[in-house]
Amino acid sequence: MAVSARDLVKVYGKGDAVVRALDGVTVSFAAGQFTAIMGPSGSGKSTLMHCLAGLDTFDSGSVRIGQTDIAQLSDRELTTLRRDRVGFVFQAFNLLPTLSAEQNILLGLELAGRKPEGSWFDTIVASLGLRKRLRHKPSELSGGQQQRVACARALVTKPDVIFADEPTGNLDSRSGAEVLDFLRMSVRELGQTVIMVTHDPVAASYADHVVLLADGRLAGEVARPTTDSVLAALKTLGA
Ligand SMILES: Nc1ncnc2c1ncn2[C@@H]1O[C@H](COP(=O)(O)OP(=O)(O)OP(=O)(O)O)[C@@H](O)[C@H]1O
Repeated sequence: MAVSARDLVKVYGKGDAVVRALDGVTVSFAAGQFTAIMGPSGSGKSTLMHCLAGLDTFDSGSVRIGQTDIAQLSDRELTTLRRDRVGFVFQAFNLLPTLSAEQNILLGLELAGRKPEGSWFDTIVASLGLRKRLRHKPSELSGGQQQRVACARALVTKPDVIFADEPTGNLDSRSGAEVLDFLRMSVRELGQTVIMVTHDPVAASYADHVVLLADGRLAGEVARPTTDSVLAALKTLGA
């Protein structure tokens, strides 16, 4: 398993205002698979992803990335794990505005004192169609190009897992399809593992597997999803 959670509980607030954002979630994400996390608004999707990625703490239960139980790590070890073994793609791209596309892609590796392996950088840049854009700043790139730079940045470290939070939320459907095609290709052809939160049944149909949440609990799964099968599953949750 690339990532797994066991009896995961995350509570926000106190007293009357208490919200069990995750109410005992046990789920695992196979290596070399593209999984989408879906569910109604407020069902706990973002909370689950943040806990799985070591971006947020949880109240009880456990999370493993590979063999590593992340609750056992110090803050410093967790920072290193996120930097070296996890890739992130966010809805808002989150590129550094003063750096070129190439510098943005390589920043994480440089911070770790590493260089990309062999032809890996070239492979990623070529498959994302970014070769002619490497010297451009984010403000000189379209939204779709910026998100492709963010995908390259996530992939260049060859992480154990890439977490994508609504990666197509700010893109038109054509740019969104390019990003989803790339994420799927990175899984099928480059052997990566991708976990994506999305509201969009079309985006979810690119995944190998869909995990459904409702009220902070696992509420179903859809294997080999299509847009229609995802819509039907969401309907049963009242989404
Ligand atoms: N910082 C916080 N403080 C208090 N409650 C929170 C906080 N973050 C999330 N929640 C609550 O936890 C629950 C789960 O939120 P979460 O953002 O994980 O849901 P989601 O499925 O990602 O929703 P959406 O699809 O709307 O983004 C919600 O009831 C939300 O109001």
